[in-house]
Amino acid sequence: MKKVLLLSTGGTIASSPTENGLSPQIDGASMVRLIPELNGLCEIHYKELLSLDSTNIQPEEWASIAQAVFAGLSIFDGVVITHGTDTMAYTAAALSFMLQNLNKPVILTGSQIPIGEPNTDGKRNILDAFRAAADGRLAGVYLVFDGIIIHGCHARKTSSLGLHAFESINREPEGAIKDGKVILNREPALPSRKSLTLNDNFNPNVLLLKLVPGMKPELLEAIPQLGYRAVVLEAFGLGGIPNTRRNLLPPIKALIKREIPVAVTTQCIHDGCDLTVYDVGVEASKAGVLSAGTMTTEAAFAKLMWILGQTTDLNKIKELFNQDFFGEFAEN
Ligand SMILES: NC(=O)C[C@H](N)C(=O)O
Repeated sequence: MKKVLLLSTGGTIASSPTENGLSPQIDGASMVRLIPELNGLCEIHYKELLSLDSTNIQPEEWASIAQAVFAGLSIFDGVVITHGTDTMAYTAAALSFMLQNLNKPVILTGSQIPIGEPNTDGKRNILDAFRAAADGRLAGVYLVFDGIIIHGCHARKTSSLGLHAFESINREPEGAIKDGKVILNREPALPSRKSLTLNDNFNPNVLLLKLVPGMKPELLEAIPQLGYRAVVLEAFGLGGIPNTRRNLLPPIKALIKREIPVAVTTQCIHDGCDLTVYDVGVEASKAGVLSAGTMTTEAAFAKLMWILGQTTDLNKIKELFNQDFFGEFAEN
């Protein structure tokens, strides 16, 4: 029987009502006790890592989670991580970069309704997550939520309340859990011949900024003084950046001249960006921005933090940003 580690970090799934609203209170073993269907599915081991609303999960917690997964995978066949949904997509992307050559499944799940409530989605999600972890075919970081399996670099939380909280962006879901069975949509990747490595060096000084019509260029000018070492701009449509009146290109060029890379993603949920189509993209490209292409904003942001933990050389940053490590870009 497969041995799977449950790492609990908090989130709605582990929450109970308090006088201050919902907050995480319930440990992993107590959650599992509420799900009798888990009996006989796999051998479950527990580690209580954090008890946080995922709003409070930051890059330091990503590193703690990655370290616990790394340690767990030397013993167990897979890891299930219960996590708040609000920043789960960021954590999943960050783990994908920190844990390389994964030959085992790392499955994140959570819920929109606390596990103690009668209409909770938490029991189903945990059960499905263990099914995916014990299945034996998946390797890498995935989300399992509302019956779908999503690549760790392609998840986006698209509903703040709905039980179908996540969508797979720019990639078909990896699969689904139907009638208790794990159905995969593609052949699982061949196992890596290299051994698992943990690289949890992160530089948290990356700014993610959503452009709005009329944004002041002075805002970009202030970025270096705040200690940021890279910027992700969530731009318009295919990646357009305003280049008349409040022209954002001069401060962008100044940032790049100071060796602060500027990457561009899109505010649109689907299809990513392409800076070759419109003048407002081509000019941005000429100014030296990096295009995130079909990476999600969450993946591009976590990737840039991780890359900055490896190197400060602008050319190397560019090379690593454009490199597809684990399928974070859409398949052709
Ligand atoms: N559904 C949830 O888990 C939301 C919660 N605020 C969290 O992210 O921890």
